[in-house]
Amino acid sequence: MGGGYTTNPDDYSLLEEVGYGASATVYRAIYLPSKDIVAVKCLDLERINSNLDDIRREAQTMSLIDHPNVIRAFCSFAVNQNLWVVMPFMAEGSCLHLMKSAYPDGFEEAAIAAILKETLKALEYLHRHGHIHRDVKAGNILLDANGVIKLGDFGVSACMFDTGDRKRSRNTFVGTPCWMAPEVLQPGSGYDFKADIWSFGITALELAHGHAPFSKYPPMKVLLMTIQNAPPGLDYDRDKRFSKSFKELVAMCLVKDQTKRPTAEKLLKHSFFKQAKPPELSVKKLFADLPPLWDRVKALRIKDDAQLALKKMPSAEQEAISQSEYQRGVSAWNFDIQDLKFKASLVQDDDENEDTKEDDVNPTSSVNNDASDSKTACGELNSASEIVPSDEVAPAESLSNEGDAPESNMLDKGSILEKSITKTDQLPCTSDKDATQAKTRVLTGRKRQTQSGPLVAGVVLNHSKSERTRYLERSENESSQSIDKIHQVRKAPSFSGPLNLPNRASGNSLSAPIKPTGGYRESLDEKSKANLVQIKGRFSVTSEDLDLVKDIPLSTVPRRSPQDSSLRKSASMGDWIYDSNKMPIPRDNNSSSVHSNLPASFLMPHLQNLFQQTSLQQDLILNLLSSLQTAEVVEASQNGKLPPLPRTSENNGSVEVSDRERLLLTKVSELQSRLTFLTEELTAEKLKYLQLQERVDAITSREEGQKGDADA
Ligand SMILES: Nc1ncnc2c1ncn2[C@@H]1O[C@H](COP(=O)(O)OP(=O)(O)OP(=O)(O)O)[C@@H](O)[C@H]1O
Repeated sequence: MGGGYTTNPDDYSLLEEVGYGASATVYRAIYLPSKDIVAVKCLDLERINSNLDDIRREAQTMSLIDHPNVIRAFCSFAVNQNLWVVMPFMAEGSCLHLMKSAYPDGFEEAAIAAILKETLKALEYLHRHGHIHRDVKAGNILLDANGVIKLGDFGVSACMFDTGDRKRSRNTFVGTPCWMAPEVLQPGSGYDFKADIWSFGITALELAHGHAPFSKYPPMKVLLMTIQNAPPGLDYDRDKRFSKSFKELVAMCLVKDQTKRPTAEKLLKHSFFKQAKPPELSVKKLFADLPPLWDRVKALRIKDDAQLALKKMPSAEQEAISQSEYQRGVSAWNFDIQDLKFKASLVQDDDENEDTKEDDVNPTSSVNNDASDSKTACGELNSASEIVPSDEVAPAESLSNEGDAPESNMLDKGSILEKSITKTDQLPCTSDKDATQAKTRVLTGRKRQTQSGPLVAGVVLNHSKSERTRYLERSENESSQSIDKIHQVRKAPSFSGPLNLPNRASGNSLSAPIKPTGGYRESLDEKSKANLVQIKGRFSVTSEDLDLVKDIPLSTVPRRSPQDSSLRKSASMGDWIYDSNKMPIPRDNNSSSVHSNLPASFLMPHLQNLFQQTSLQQDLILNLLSSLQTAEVVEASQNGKLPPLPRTSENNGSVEVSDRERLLLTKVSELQSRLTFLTEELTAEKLKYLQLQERVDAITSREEGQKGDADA
């Protein structure tokens, strides 16, 4: 396809490596027939949680794109286990690499304004054409030698108007956690192009500081912080250098309620961009005195690798991998759950406290964000809990002074405060990222063993009032103290822990609640709104969802093992991906008619039964989740429910502690497997329920039609 470039790999001579990410290495290359310099992005298909068709489609989309601020693919083709995407060479690489090489504390405001404005133009174009980029970040903002700015990397973009499987997969977890909007991180809540606006806001902070907020934390922790903490902003002393309009722009983008975020079109009219100079003036000088891109990238690679080489201890090595990946800002769209848990354990408390002051909490968030923001799509997060820095105690009383929130709301707030990640179990890191320096032209696949599993950590679950009250009483500080205690006992940093779960829930799903009148519904584009069938609790059932369910004849929804499930977990983060290959498809559209002749009265008891089962299973899952919380394990231990930690005078208890930890870890692993299994079952039940409901609706409307005909 396109652009006068052939799809014959022999026509390309790959030169230096000019970039690398989670799934790809990018080379400067010569297109031999014309001697054009191009960039060839070699995507390692084995590392991509997506099938070849999806990626091809993505590349095709890229090739259709025609905007000066969006990178266009000239062509793409498969080479062994790789997909090569040929695109214009952007001689100065990404903003991320530029910052890493020369501006570790970020750019000056004039350059930021130019970069953001061009990026926004790209987003406005993409959104207008129905695309969600889904991976807006400095690493994907590319610069050429003239200061021209283009948004690249459609690795994870989705088409909003697409009606096929890709649209369904919008409920999956792809992207890079630091930049991801809260609604994207909460399975099931649904998101749209406004997710890009959030990422755009995070990118603005990244350009201002040299790194994204929370970037030093492992993905799982970032995920929790994004969901639970106040949106980050430009509110610290170090941000005094920035103008009011820049701060305001960032605050407008980083509103948790997606419906309250402005569109790209609107943002372009913001006063911040009025005085933005053309990028040739403000951006070009950023790289005037720097060595060529490939030398910079090489230096960065060497730095990364040196970091790894320095640390020979297994745990330290893991830490280095974790840190370097995050510092490089790679995408984490192929998460390995075990790996995440492990990495979540690697951040030292000291770091945490320090970073908490800087990144985690936005002291003026309650000002920056619309008050109603706190009660919408993001798990009813609230300003009261959000504005309390996690390193300052937030006593229950102070919450109740926060204003006029009703009591129930306050209880939710309290429960949300229970938010630390514990770091107490030891799970093997299954990732084999080795940061190899091999500059192979054809990338060899580095298999990541990904484990399916629900994103239980990000789940916001329902608790009884007493439980919630208990959580309210247990301040965030207390919980972090208990974690500190664990750490005092446990010295080995390689021991990671079950992720502590936010303790709030609603009755019927593992995802955050969506207000029936707000959140997702309001943010749906017109087309999606038209498709909206109903909102049940937090479930927004669209006709597309029903399409999905339609494909599954009731009798063929088996109780299945996780392995052969046609609904597989996204390797990323616990959302369900529909695997059309495994899902039985009815031969004809009339296959449901057998069932649809059943009277509603016959179906109702079944529906009720299913509903009951679902609730029971949810309770069970809830219990399992609770038992996964290390804080509670510790508490129990202190209450004497678990055998006390043995100590000897010689080893001060360290050997026994390890044994005990292993024991607990085994238990945690078991529970997690059970949880995964139960979650699958639950989803199967939900699908059945939806299918039945659809049929009831069909019967009802047919009956009504018949009645109408009879009346007529
Ligand atoms: N056309 C290009 N010209 C020059 N450099 C490029 C080009 N495209 C990408 N790069 C460089 O390569 C890096 C990695 O590319 P890209 O982001 O597409 O890969 P990825 O594996 O999808 O990365 P990520 O993990 O960030 O999503 C970019 O950050 C950028 O520095």
